[in-house]
Amino acid sequence: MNDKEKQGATHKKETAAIKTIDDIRQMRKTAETLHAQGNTIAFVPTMGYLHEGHLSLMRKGRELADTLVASIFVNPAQFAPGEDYDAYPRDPERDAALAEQTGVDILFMPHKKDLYPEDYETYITQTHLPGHLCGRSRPTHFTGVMTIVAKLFHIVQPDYAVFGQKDYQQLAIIRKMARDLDFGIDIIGGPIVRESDGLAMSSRNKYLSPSQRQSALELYRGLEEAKKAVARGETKAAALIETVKKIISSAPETGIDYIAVCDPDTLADKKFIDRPALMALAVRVGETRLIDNIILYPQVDNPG
Ligand SMILES: Nc1ncnc2c1ncn2[C@@H]1O[C@H](COP(=O)(O)OP(=O)(O)OP(=O)(O)O)[C@@H](O)[C@H]1O
Ligand SMILES: CC(C)(CO)[C@@H](O)C(=O)[O-]
Ligand code: BAL
Repeated sequence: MNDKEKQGATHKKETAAIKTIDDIRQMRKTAETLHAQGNTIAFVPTMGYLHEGHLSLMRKGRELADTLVASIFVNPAQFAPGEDYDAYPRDPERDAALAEQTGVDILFMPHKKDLYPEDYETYITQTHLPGHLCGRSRPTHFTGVMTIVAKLFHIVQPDYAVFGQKDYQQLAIIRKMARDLDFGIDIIGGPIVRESDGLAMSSRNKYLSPSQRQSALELYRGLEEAKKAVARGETKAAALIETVKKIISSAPETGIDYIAVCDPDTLADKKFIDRPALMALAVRVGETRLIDNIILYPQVDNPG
């Protein structure tokens, strides 16, 4: 194959028609056939209403394996009563077009009635990680996430699965679940994709009014100020949390759920930045709950 033909082949791969599957048995059978033919599978699970954050994970998946599968399913089990399950934004047609442009081979869009039939009663729990951060105010959330992700893993049978670091705790919990339950899947994290003004991309940003979106900018600004304070030599977690709290709470319509400095592996609270630490937060802006995080690196003393 000459260079031009190679380019053409690559192009063809990126724009080949996407296959949409909604049937669980058909998805499983397709995965089995792909493996039998010697193909590897990368998987990006989402709840849809795709944005650049999701697409960045799909590009990563595209590089990792022969076949890229993405799923769209708004999972009722991870929403508590009173949360935004019904209001969650949905646009399957636009999502399918974006996924196709991004090189997704198979878009799996299962139905709620098939994943959770009326007599469904099996749920996954984990002992430590879900008790921190978002788990404190959403105590059933991660059981719902682990349950759907495990089910999707069994159906799609990926070699790799890609998750965003925006949902840092989710990524840590799924890594642990995959290890504990011997899934044999490589769990890959992708960096947070932000709007040009710093706001972490999220499907829920759609809920924000223009003035609320302005307030939402303070989440990342607060995290950046904490980073600067660490660079100036601040090591106390309490002082850093206070800095971020002041910034966010002075913006209109904000309500802080938590601001935490914790160990990036165990998610247990840390008092000092003596090793790299995760600073994570969840804040309500109006009715919309947003999350964001950053890694704080301790200042290295100049030996000279
Ligand atoms: N800004 C982002 N950068 C990188 N990954 C992201 C970003 N936003 C979401 N993801 C990742 O995309 C995957 C699917 O997430 P999901 O569909 O819940 O999107 P979302 O935008 O986070 O929605 P939500 O409004 O529920 O926060 C998850 O692995 C999540 O971490
Ligand atoms: C991983 C996930 C698709 C499970 O529903 C969801 O929690 C999400 O979109 O982050
Ligand atoms: N990305 C997490 C989806 C949720 O908040 O339910």
